[in-house]
Amino acid sequence: MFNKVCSLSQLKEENMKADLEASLPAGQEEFAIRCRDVCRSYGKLKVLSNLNLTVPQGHIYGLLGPSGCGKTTLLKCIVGTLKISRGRITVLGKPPAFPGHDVPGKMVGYMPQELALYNEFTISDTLTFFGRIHGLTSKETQARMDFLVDFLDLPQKQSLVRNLSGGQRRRVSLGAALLQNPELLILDEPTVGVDPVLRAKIWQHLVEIVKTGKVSVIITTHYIEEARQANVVGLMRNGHLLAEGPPDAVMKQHSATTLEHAFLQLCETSDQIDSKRGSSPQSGPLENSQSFESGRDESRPILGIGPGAAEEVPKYSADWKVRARHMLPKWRNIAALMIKTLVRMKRMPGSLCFQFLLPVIQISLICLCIGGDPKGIQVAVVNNETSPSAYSQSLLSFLDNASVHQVPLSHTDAFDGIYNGEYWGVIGFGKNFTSYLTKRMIQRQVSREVVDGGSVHVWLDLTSKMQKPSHGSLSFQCQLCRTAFVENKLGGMSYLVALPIKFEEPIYGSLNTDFTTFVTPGAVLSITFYLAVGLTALSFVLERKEGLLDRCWVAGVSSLETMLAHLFSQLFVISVQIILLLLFILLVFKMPNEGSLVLVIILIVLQGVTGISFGLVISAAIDDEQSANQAALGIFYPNLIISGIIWPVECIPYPLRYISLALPQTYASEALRCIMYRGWGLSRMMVWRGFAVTLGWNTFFLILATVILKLRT
Ligand SMILES: Nc1ncnc2c1ncn2[C@@H]1O[C@H](COP(=O)(O)OP(=O)(O)OP(=O)(O)O)[C@@H](O)[C@H]1O
Repeated sequence: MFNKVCSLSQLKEENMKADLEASLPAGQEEFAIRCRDVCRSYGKLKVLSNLNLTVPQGHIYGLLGPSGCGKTTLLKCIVGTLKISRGRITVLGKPPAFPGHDVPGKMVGYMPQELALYNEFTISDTLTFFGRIHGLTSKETQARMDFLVDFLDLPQKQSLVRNLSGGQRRRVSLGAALLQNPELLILDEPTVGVDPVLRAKIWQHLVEIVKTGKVSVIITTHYIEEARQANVVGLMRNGHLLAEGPPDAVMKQHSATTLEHAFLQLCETSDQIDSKRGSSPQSGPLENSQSFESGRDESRPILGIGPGAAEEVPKYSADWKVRARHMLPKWRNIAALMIKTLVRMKRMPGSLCFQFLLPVIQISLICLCIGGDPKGIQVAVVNNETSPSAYSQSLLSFLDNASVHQVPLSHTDAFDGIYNGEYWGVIGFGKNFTSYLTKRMIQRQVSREVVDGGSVHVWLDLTSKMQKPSHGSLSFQCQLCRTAFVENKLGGMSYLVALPIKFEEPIYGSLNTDFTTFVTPGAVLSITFYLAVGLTALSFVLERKEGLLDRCWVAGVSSLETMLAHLFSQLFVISVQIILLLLFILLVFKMPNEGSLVLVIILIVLQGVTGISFGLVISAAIDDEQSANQAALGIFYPNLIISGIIWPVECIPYPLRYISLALPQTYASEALRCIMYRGWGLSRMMVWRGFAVTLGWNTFFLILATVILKLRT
């Protein structure tokens, strides 16, 4: 039975081959696309398995198959956005992405399954953008645009893509693929959501354009019957072709009246043979050895229209000049991408304002809310001395009463208050405080009772964040230290020693230097860095998800050009952010800047560029925006803390300190502090080290992003 099915299949194959050869125009030996033994997997999932497919020049090839059989994957391999694991693909004579070949480029028009359109663009912007990339003059673009708007029945050219219906967007996407009159059209389900009249019109147009013999089309569709208008159909299932031939021949072979029936029969036969082979002890898995058709090698389609298996593998070569030109970025593409970004920014003024103002808001909040002196701290005072001339009264009057609000209370109320969380501390004086303190000052040796009675007693709620003085901030405890004398104990005896410390004019900084001054340079760098990381990662991940990166790539835009264009347009945003940041920190918050403003600006810009490069790494490695956000957020806090931005690196325990020194912002923050507060220049190691580390990270991130992108295609 199995042999019978196979020999029948063989006979039909031969008949169909004769039919196809008869259908080909005389002298038709050119092929637009040729795939030989193509394999492609996603991880362990084998999607394409020894697939052979041939699209003759000047033909429409309808690629049909159930959902998930690998059609889109195959088209992506053909245009070169996905690398094949094995086999060979030639498109218009050379492998995709071969140096000097215009595939990807203007020779191919690609309409991906996703809409892959910029929502903020108008129809006109969309077609102009692709026209620029393909090097069309504005007159040519305009002429094609007028034709396409009319032909595809598109709304007004100035309509925004985001306001179009699903079907209208799909037609705009098709228009973008048809724009430059490419030699090869690769259309992934262009007729989904399109009404039958327009669908017929699109097919009619495809039939028209292939008549010249110069244009070839490969099209996938779920409407199997519409593919009867194709010159050749390929029926695909489980990653390989079940049949390939003219639609009539395929139907004739299976005595079917429709393509759909023919396809169903093919699937049934395939399943039958699969189960036979599965039950046969000699048979292996279908993917690995032979296909169901007459036990032949799977690499042979039912109807081969290309050369046989013995064909020679052509050698392709390009000289070094062509290779070098291929590697070099094209300014035309970079300019087109930059104009695209600027148009999008213009169309999203809210988002642009957010990008400009967010750093200023962040740094203002840091300057206003961090490092200031505490105000209105409630402290209970239990003073058992009643005389107005008592020392306790004088001491209490020395406290900064703007910061500490003294609440005179009885001993019981004060302690109840502190237990109830109403007061941050209790200051207590004994009833003989003045006399005991006098004794301690004039007598060389005093009893423990005198020491105790002549001391200020302080009970603190040490859960308070103000327990430790920090970088000159006037905490409650610090005030007490300033007011009190220093007590020394020597040989069991207590002495009161007043330490005569005089703070001279500092070498660098001022006596009023506070915590905010310490934090600000690092904060400026980290704000610039993280905004750049977030915006870059998000914009690239979204563009990739929406198929925009792939579409631009097929239009001939390289990854390097995409990265450079983003870098240049983001530099504009960073420049405005930095101008606003510096205006605020220098003029509004009066941070000192003793050094060169140019160096300050360059260092901040370079940190922004490092952020962009790191964003590129994230977007190259991660596919969805949620994971990209998590990655950006995940590194934000640890990096902020161990870069010595909030607290000096010298306080970090040793193993972590080594990590800290290797981070992009540790030396850079130090360098910025040295420039701004010490007035140092590039001749100082602490300054050039910050620049060198930043440049090093820049280079590393850019190379890493490029490598990841290369590995992932
Ligand atoms: N990026 C990816 N990672 C992992 N698996 C993928 C990826 N893209 C596609 N696949 C899987 O590969 C198989 C083929 O997908 P493909 O999109 O090529 O099918 P298709 O024939 O175009 O389907 P449809 O007609 O529904 O668009 C599917 O099982 C799909 O789940």
